[in-house]
Amino acid sequence: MVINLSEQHSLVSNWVAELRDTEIQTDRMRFRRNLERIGEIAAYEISKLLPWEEKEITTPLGSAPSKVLKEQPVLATILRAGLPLHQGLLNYFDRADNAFISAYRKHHRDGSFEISLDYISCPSLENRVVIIADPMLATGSSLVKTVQYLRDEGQPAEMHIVCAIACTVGVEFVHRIEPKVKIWCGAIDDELTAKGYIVPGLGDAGDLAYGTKVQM
Ligand SMILES: O=P(O)(O)OC[C@H]1O[C@H](OP(=O)(O)OP(=O)(O)O)[C@H](O)[C@@H]1O
Ligand SMILES: O=c1cc[nH]c(=O)[nH]1
Ligand SMILES: [Mg+2]
Repeated sequence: MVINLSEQHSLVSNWVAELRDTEIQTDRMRFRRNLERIGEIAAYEISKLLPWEEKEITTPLGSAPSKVLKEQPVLATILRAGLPLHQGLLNYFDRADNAFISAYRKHHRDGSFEISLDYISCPSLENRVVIIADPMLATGSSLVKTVQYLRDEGQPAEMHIVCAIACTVGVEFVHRIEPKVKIWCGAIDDELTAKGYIVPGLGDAGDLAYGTKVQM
């Protein structure tokens, strides 16, 4: 299942437009903050589907029957571009447990790349709701590898992926391997370049948020 958060016009489509805009991209702080805001809206939308319970809350004047989240999710992020989206999710799921995964595209001289995964910090995921943040779902290789890696930490009750821009081929690849995962995105684009960049996309999310890096 894919949920496109800008299918209807809302502030999310404005923020996605700003993320894509080469002029606005020169403002790195705005780029990160727009990703964070999309993370906040995704958290709010996902929260509507999460298990909740009735609780009597004592107010200064009485008792209020309330609906509260049964358990906070585990927020997992793929370094480094996932960090601003992760922060947005954490702003709303403010007592969440957190997982960090280092996955990056290791480029070869011929233009091909493989996903290098070399660090994970993670609580037990057994029976937990897990929300993975990564702004770009391009070929889907990073996410598939991450999900498979996370499964070694226990069988989650459900898994969600939050991204700013998803590419149709990547979505199909993730769903072929992980059919039950729900993907929440700010936009869906149809094209991928030979080097695996989304078109029109927005460019390299990690570089735009944090600066260019030396290729390893
Ligand atoms: O769907 P895929 O084809 O796997 O590509 C998407 C991945 O590429 C980007 O990370 P990148 O490797 O550029 O690392 P970075 O966050 O350090 O920039 C992005 O943040 C995803 O993790
Ligand atoms: O378009 C893309 C694809 C992968 N990673 C990015 O940052 N952008
Ligand atoms: Mg990058």
